[in-house]
Amino acid sequence: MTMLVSPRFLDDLKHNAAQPMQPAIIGTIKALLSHPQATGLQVRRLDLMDAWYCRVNDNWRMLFRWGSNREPMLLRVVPHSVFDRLTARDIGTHDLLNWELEPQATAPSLPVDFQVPDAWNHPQSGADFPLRAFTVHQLRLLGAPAPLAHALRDAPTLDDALCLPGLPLRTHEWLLALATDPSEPLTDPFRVFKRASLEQLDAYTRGSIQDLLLGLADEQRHHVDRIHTGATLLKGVAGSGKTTVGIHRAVRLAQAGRQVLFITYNPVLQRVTRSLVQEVTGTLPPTLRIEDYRHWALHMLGAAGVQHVLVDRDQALQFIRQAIDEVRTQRHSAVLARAPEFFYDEIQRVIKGFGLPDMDAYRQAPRYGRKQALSPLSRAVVWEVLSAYNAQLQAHGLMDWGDVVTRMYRLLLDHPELEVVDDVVVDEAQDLTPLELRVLQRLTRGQGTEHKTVLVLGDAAQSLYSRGFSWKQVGLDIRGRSYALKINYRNTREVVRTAADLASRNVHLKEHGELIDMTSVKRIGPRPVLMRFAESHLIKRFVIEEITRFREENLLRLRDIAVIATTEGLAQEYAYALTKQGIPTDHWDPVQEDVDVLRESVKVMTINTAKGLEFPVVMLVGLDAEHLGALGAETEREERDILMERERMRFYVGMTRSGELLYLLATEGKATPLLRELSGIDIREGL
Ligand SMILES: Nc1ncnc2c1ncn2[C@@H]1O[C@H](COP(=O)(O)OP(=O)(O)OP(=O)(O)O)[C@@H](O)[C@H]1O
Repeated sequence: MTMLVSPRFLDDLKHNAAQPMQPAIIGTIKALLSHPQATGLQVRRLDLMDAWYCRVNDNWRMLFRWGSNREPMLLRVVPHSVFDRLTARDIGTHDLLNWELEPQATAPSLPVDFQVPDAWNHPQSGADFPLRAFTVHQLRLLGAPAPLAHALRDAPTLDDALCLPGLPLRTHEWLLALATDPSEPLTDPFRVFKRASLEQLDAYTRGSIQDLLLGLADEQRHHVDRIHTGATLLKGVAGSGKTTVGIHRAVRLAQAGRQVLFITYNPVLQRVTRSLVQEVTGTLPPTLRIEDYRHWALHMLGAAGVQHVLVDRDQALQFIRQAIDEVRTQRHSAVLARAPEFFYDEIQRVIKGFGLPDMDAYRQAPRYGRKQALSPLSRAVVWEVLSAYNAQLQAHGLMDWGDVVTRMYRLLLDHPELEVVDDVVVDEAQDLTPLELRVLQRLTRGQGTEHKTVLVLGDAAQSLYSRGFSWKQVGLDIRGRSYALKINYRNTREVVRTAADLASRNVHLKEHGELIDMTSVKRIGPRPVLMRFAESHLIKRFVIEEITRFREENLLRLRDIAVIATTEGLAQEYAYALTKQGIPTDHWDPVQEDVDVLRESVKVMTINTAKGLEFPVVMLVGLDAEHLGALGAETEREERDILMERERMRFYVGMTRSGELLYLLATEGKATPLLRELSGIDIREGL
């Protein structure tokens, strides 16, 4: 890898740095490149010289400036005594040179058998054996290769430990951070131990906690352990641990022998939830079922002998077009000029979604927004379109999803024995319709249902499918059992700030009392990076090059990286392009059955599919107005605002999937207007 360095830096390396210093210097440079916020580096600004410096080891410091791509341009590397006397003249920045980081330093070979140097057997004064308190197991958890774990414990000083050949960069950073600031929780992009404190890590290695996921906060644990009857709503900002709470609760109840049903929104989430449960328990408890809603519902209908052939979305839209034309021959109404997608949403999410039996109920149905978005007259026209559409379905012997759920609800009223469960946990509930939720609530109603529970998990700020969503409208019977989790554990402080600012622009969400203030756990990371490129194919090139860089430099595993696109077509294009470059890639579509989170591959999917998931590195692509923030021909101000709010939520969901690094990649001149609403981002030049 090529770095920009001053001639004085090379002199320092050649003349001053004794040979054993080289690995420490190289290690520090690599840490600056990959993780400049690492506590152990102690990066500080030197205002007088408009430069920065960091710790190399107990005796040496390195002086540098940040380049335009946040890469360090190296100026000097010197002992403290020299550093303290440096003046601007000693920097020598005039002509920076290209310097090749030694290949052998980039990929150090692992020592097969490390021989303890003689000097270690006769340590000088000042030896404090800083890592002796660690067990070999802990050091292995921190990534120390097996041949080095014992040597690390025996190292008389921190510098001796950090100079060991073959110590992975990440381990180097962690040891440095632990030695210089033991109170700082470690951040693990590989998710080996999440964000564990040293005590948790210690307890884990002693086997006194089963899994580090069990480091739940008190308020989360409360919802895992609570015994109650009926439904509880647990709202929470993105990354606040809703799914985590749901999983722990489900496992706990199932292990106590109760019949538990965990409902996810789609098959991808079903698969991921299943592997998270396995992470927690080893094997799935026999009384715990994890199902995606659609699969579960259709299976139940089938088991009850109800014949059904489902209409697909395209065909439903075609029927709606015909229905609109039909109504147009008898009526003039502005509402008929609206897109078929509007009627589709209105029928699926409002009329059938709420289970409204007749036009009167539809007329009185509360609407999202500030005022009556649809006049009673317009609603009468929508109802006529609905009737014509239903007639089409019937003529073709088809049902739509709303009909399926209505049938299920009625079926359960008459035959509660069809599905016997003690506890239901439903995740991402903001995207279910009120009737879908009522079906689940039904499972814990009726005779003999004391002590049956439903835990509803969701976040109105992440509702991707309805034209606005509020819990009040859903009409869940929760009798005051509604709680909110406000702390985001997933994202860095920087991503939380940008995302929270964006969400706060959703005025309707605020007015419905659904905007929960998001706080971060103050985990520091780089600011989200926004890059604009002249052409969209250059974004693809950048994504490929960046992933290749991560791979070559062994900075991340491939499975830590997700490319998240605004459309399914784009996701397919990216999956194809990455695969063509020989990068192992998995394309997940929303109904994907073959989902292996642990497979060593880059994951490519749309924002909608990524809902509920997380990856250390997220590259958001397709941030063009055409794909995000495009509203079609909607003219009514309020309708436009509500639709824009939905687009903003989609963007918010995409951003909050990233654990460490977030790239926002757009094309110059075509970018979505939502980019202008972002704060706290780094803007970099694309290619
Ligand atoms: N108390 C905690 N301490 C540390 N990490 C936590 C804690 N609770 C949850 N996490 C971690 O935070 C991340 C987000 O958790 P989870 O996916 O359960 O959140 P969520 O609220 O369901 O998110 P979203 O709504 O965005 O899908 C996960 O990596 C989880 O392991």
